[in-house]
Amino acid sequence: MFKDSTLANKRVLITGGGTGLGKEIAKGLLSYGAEVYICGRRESVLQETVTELAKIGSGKIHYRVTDIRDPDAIETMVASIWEEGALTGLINNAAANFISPTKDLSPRGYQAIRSTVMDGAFYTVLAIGKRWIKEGIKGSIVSNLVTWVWTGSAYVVPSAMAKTAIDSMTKSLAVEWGRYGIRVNAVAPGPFPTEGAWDKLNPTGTSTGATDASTVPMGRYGEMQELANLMTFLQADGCDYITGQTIGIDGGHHLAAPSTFASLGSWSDDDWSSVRDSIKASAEKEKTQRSVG
Ligand SMILES: CCC/C=C/C(=O)SCCNC(=O)CCNC(=O)[C@H](O)C(C)(C)COP(=O)([O-])OP(=O)([O-])OC[C@H]1O[C@@H](n2cnc3c(N)ncnc32)[C@H](O)[C@@H]1OP(=O)([O-])[O-]
Ligand SMILES: NC(=O)C1=CN([C@@H]2O[C@H](COP(=O)(O)OP(=O)(O)OC[C@H]3O[C@@H](n4cnc5c(N)ncnc54)[C@H](OP(=O)(O)O)[C@@H]3O)[C@@H](O)[C@H]2O)C=CC1
Repeated sequence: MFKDSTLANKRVLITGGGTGLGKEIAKGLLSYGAEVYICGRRESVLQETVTELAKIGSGKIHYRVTDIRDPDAIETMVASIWEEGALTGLINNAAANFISPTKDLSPRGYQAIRSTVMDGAFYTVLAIGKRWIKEGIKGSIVSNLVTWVWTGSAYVVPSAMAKTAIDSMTKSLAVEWGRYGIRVNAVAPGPFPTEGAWDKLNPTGTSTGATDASTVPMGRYGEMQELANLMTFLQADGCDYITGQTIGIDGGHHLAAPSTFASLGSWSDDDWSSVRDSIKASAEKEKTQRSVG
């Protein structure tokens, strides 16, 4: 989709880049020439990913073991990256989530999710953004959100709340940091099956709700390359005037709500023919009862 050199000279940190979508995004950015940093809490996972991805594109991929719930750890990570050169981009991707009735959540359960999704993203943005402002770097921040920022979602309430907070940060900082040329955008993916997400959100093995491809208007899950391409576009130069936007990439899933007629997509032409006949018969009957017109 892009030239191999589209991201040459870009240096991007992907939080949670050792697994799942973060790893797939890392592959995409590397293949278009970027240098990539990934972070997470499990060193063995990060090491394995770096070894695997070093064969792709620029091959410049590094890791840092960091818990993004800890602002001091983030500061240490970002300072150590800067010693090797300034970043030009950040992808806030690390997250925590699980399905649960809200009434069964403990404060610690809520905090585990909020502190990763909301606090972790904010601390990372702050550590990097203040350096960009000081050094006059026109960086690109992209947060990996979810379509629940528009719809909310039952049974994942802390995640929906925390992602919505970062959606608000995206709009707010786009304005505050626009004067520095810093872009602040987000993407809202629909279902892209990963081990991490499916273990926590699809534990019965039977896809339902947010993990069910049959209710996506396009009738399928997202493909990793599609998300990687969108992230590449948002990290590349060329459309720098885009800021403050959250871009959905979900095959229309969140628009196909049960309160709409989305489910009528399963009707055949024959179904529609008999429905048309029924509606027309009703209209004809009403006409015969009219005394004017
Ligand atoms: C369409 C797809 C959209 C996808 C969106 C995504 O984000 S997918 C991204 C998917 N990827 C990920 O999520 C990756 C990262 N996820 C993780 O690291 C873990 O899943 C984590 C979120 C539990 C945090 O781990 P940790 O080591 O920081 O925490 P901890 O083990 O110490 O527990 C803290 C508290 O949580 C409680 N609690 C835990 N489970 C449940 C439950 N099922 N029920 C109720 N409560 C639960 C636990 O009991 C404890 O509270 P307590 O008892 O002390 O009051
Ligand atoms: N898969 C999907 O269908 C969708 C996913 N998303 C979003 O995409 C992103 C990636 O999800 P996905 O790849 O599916 O799931 P994963 O579980 O594979 O990814 C989560 C990553 O975050 C890291 N992480 C978690 N907590 C921390 C922490 N405290 N500090 C540093 N890193 C941490 C994990 O590594 P470690 O445990 O080693 O720390 C892991 O690499 C998330 O933001 C998710 O909300 C949004 C919509 C749909």
